[in-house]
Amino acid sequence: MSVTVRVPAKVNVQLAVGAARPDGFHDLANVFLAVGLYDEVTVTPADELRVSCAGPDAAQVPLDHTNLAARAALALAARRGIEPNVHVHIAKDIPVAGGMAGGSADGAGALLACDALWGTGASRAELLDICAELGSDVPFSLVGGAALGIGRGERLTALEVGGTFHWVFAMAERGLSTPAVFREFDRLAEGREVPEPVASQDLLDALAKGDADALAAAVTNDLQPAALSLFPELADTLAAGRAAGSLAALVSGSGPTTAFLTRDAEAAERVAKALRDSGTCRTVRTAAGPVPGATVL
Ligand SMILES: C[C@](O)(CO)[C@H](O)COP(=O)(O)OP(=O)(O)OC[C@H]1O[C@@H](n2ccc(N)nc2=O)[C@H](O)[C@@H]1O
Ligand SMILES: Nc1ncnc2c1ncn2[C@@H]1O[C@H](COP(=O)(O)OP(=O)(O)OP(=O)(O)O)[C@@H](O)[C@H]1O
Repeated sequence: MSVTVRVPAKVNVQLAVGAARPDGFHDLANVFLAVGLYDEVTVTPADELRVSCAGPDAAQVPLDHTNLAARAALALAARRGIEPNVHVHIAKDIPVAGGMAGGSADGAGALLACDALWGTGASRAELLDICAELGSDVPFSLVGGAALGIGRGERLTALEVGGTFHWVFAMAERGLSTPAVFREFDRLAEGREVPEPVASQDLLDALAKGDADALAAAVTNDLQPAALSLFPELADTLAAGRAAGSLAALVSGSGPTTAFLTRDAEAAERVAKALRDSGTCRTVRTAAGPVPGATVL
């Protein structure tokens, strides 16, 4: 018997970042949108906890107990006083270290899958608690759709979305480390007052209306200057996507994946082709959102 869970990637349509807190984290106003690029996590009973991974980026995924999927299984088993004896297999389609919450998706997926396999009957609130212990992005991977995350980004309020948004994602030649990008944000912020992070009302209204032009005018990412400082070539990818007619071009989360908002699926294909031809990125994918969060198949 095995259980498979499908979990989407995310793009941050607004990422407002406050000053570093004493615990090293940053308070955020983080507006997440789940998009239709997925990892699938399958758990099967085994003699001991084991992780395997398949997919184009599989070689970059750790297979030891630092893998977020393994940590999720360990966390749930510890709470129930049971052995975490499962084989966790990750069919990985979300880019690794791309700022699209790929590892977080696997953490949320493994948690939901183990809960179903072991019949642990965890409540939604307990699952969200465990997710928040695993990482700031993990609760959103569980719930999907669109949400505003405050605190570290883990305290979520679901948002209404009045339509489907069409995106193009350009994957870069190498990854960026999330802590390194936050450190660079702190370095660039030295000597200036960092305002409290707040969600933009224009952005929330644009999401509620499903209005791509209004959303394009409102998207922001406070980590973008830091990501560009560490990875200056991303400016060329952003410029290529803008020149191809995207409505908005931004770094996704901590990067280095870049995200391009388009008016419809056809425009997304056009922008995707131009980005592929530009030679400024490794691969290009299209995806629409919002989509549901972690789902047992
Ligand atoms: C950049 C985003 O992806 C936007 O959604 C998230 O803020 C990062 O979420 P994540 O990868 O789940 O991050 P975590 O695993 O919780 O934290 C990794 C590291 O990122 C930094 N970090 C993360 C979240 C946050 N609110 N402030 C931070 O400073 C910290 O250095 C932390 O040690
Ligand atoms: N299941 C996993 N899949 C991918 N990476 C993982 C996983 N578990 C742990 N990691 C580690 O986490 C690092 C970041 O990977 P991940 O793909 O989650 O980055 P990300 O998409 O930039 O995350 P985020 O958007 O949440 O900041 C990887 O380099 C890897 O060492």
